[in-house]
Amino acid sequence: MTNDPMTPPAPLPLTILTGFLGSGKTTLLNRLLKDPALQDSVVIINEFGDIGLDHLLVEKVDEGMVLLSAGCLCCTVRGDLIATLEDLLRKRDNDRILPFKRVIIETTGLADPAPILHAVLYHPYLSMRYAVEGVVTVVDAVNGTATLDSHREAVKQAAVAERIVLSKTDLVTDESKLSELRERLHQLNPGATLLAADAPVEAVIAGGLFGLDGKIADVSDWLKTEAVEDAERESHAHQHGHHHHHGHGHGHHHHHDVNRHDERIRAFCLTSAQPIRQGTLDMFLDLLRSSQGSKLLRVKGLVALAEDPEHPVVIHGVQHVIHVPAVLPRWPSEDRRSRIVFIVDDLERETVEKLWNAFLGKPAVDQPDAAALSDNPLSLRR
Ligand SMILES: Nc1nc2c(ncn2[C@@H]2O[C@H](COP(=O)(O)OP(=O)(O)OP(=O)(O)O)[C@@H](O)[C@H]2O)c(=O)[nH]1
Repeated sequence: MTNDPMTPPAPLPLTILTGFLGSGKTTLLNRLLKDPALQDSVVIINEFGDIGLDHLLVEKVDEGMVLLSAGCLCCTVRGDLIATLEDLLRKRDNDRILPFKRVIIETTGLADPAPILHAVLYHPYLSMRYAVEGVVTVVDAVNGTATLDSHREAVKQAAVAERIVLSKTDLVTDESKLSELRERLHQLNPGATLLAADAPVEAVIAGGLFGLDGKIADVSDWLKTEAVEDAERESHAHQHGHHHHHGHGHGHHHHHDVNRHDERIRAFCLTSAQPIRQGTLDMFLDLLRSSQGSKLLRVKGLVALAEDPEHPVVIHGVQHVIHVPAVLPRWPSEDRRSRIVFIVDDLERETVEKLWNAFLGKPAVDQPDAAALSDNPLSLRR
């Protein structure tokens, strides 16, 4: 018998690409996907928040991409991830899709990698069909230290990695800060290979399977904890006969996932149908950054500029850094509204929205308009 059902085919390599919000995962992924070696890859992207933009910003948008949105892989969407991975195998086995050679999962920046790893490594079927060819974690050289100080997810992401890609070193002028960060990453994960943002594709992708060797003891503890939580979740699901689907920031009271993410972290999206003047956008972002920087975990948007509405501008903010915007050659979809997604820590939507409306000149009671903000002779911003 040639097709012995007892002998499963060789496992397919699966890469988990993680890294805190705005660290540079999508940038790295776009570069990786241009390489011929990764032509036959399926990419699973997960977005935090109801209105995602990532799928519009990843350059390879075709049937080789699956989007899991409106939740975070590590908790609410974990079942969807398992179902997606199973579905991909089924389609591949039945020749309903091209025989992809690799799966790359890009997690949200807030993802705890332990439950994702656990889901794939210990699933009775998936573990036979996929080989986790490592966790690749992107660490932002500018915000890395502050992020490790305040976000446990970021620590876990760095500690479980086979390869750590240090991004944005070009923006760091203080060499000693960089060596401190490198040393800290080494303490957190002595066995990981530290790579530069422009490292060759093979070094990033094909650097060996996931394993516990060279990792701090916490890593195996985290995975064990997941095994316990998994068992609990199973019995909970049985009792209730259904799965819970809570979005983050929407009263996340599922008792198993409490503390998975901080309740203060929320995502929201502001839109505008009317194009925005470049100067207005710059002022809005600058004022927001200078007043709320550390609370702005991520700002990501597609904006129609009044000066050139045919070419949307992609804006990226990460904590105190507003990156140089990119201009797209065309709108990625029919929707031409400006959309800015905010992921904030302990910041009210209202605060940001008021400022946005003021800059856009949207009238509201008890709120200064854009002219008042920029023309006020007493304003520092003149
Ligand atoms: N200067 C510089 N900018 C970078 C580098 N890597 C990423 N960026 C910029 O950082 C911003 C965020 O990058 P993304 O690739 O979108 O980050 P991400 O991790 O996918 O973001 P989320 O999915 O929102 O968590 C963008 O403006 C990138 O151009 C780098 O090595 N150097």
